[in-house]
Amino acid sequence: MKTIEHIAIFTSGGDSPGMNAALYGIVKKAEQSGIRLSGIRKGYEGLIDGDLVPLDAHKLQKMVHRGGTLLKTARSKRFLTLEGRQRALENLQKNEVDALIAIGGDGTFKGLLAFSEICDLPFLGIPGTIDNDLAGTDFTLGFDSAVNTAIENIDKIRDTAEAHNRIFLIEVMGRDCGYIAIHSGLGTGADAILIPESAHDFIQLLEKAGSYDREEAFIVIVSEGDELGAEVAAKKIKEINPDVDLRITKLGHVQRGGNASAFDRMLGIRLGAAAVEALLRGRKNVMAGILNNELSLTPFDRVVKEHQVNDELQGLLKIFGN
Ligand SMILES: Nc1ncnc2c1ncn2[C@@H]1O[C@H](COP(=O)(O)OP(=O)(O)OP(=O)(O)O)[C@@H](O)[C@H]1O
Ligand SMILES: O=P(O)(O)OC[C@H]1O[C@](O)(CO)[C@@H](O)[C@@H]1O
Repeated sequence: MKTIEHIAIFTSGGDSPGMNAALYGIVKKAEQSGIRLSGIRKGYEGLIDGDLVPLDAHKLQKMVHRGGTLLKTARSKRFLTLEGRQRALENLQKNEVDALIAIGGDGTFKGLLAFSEICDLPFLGIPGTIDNDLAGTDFTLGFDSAVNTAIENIDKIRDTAEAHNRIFLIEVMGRDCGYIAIHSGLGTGADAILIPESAHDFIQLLEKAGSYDREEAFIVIVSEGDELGAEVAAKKIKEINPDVDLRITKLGHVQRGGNASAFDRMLGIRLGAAAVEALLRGRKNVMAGILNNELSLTPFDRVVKEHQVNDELQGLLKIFGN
């Protein structure tokens, strides 16, 4: 095994609060171990363009709380091509990089799996996405912050909904995963929660909406990946209860911004330090995560395959959400 002297890091896919904390964890651990670090700007785009920059530990210390990512991020069409990945490899060789740390979501790790077919450097992953849609960790970086942002905004919408006796359908992010919807819906006492993982939730919503008496607020949280979606759900509610006053609000990218929660700051620092440590111990092609509050390393191929809302949460949804 080649000694690791130089590690390059990038953030990729959707940004998430806690990515800067993870960069801080990486920088401090590498400093302690005498490792040289480079940041790659704009995810796989920067890897293809050879956009490597030094990482400033002091600057990161001052922005450990901040959302977004100091290194910027991107969704890269070019990295989907073999030609793009070959250019990325040439840049790593030219800059004498010994190992790579990627902070991103399932797409990012699929990218690393494809890259590992032509590049045998050790890769280490850190789960950075608000969606919480990865196996190998109980929580991804940014999920807790995004849920807190969603909850804060749903609470506000409830005030105006109560004042007007309105039905509100509030769409939250999560791509094809219902975690943000479940956590923000249960945490705000929503009347119904629609998630991609459940087919029964809509039937239950219609039963409730049909008997809604228009004397209070009625809050429905709709995960953006739900098979029906907010517009169709709203149309169906109007069909069975035509006189209701109904509005749709899409929370959108506000959920990705803002300071990281205390939980995400600590998660980022722990996973950042753990990623460097794992590389120095010779681990490769695994994602660092936290399972039952213990650090854990899971191979990329497992991480991208499994991401189900677990049975316990599905059970809670039946009791509270619908
Ligand atoms: N099969 C693949 N082969 C090569 N590269 C890939 C593959 N899948 C994804 N990538 C690369 O990984 C990048 C990041 O993936 P994606 O845009 O899906 O975000 P993500 O990592 O899933 O994060 P988020 O969950 O926040 O959206 C893609 O833009 C693409 O460049
Ligand atoms: O910022 P973009 O590219 O529009 O992506 C939005 C998507 O990214 C996420 O915020 C993170 O994966 C999803 O919840 C959402 O579907």
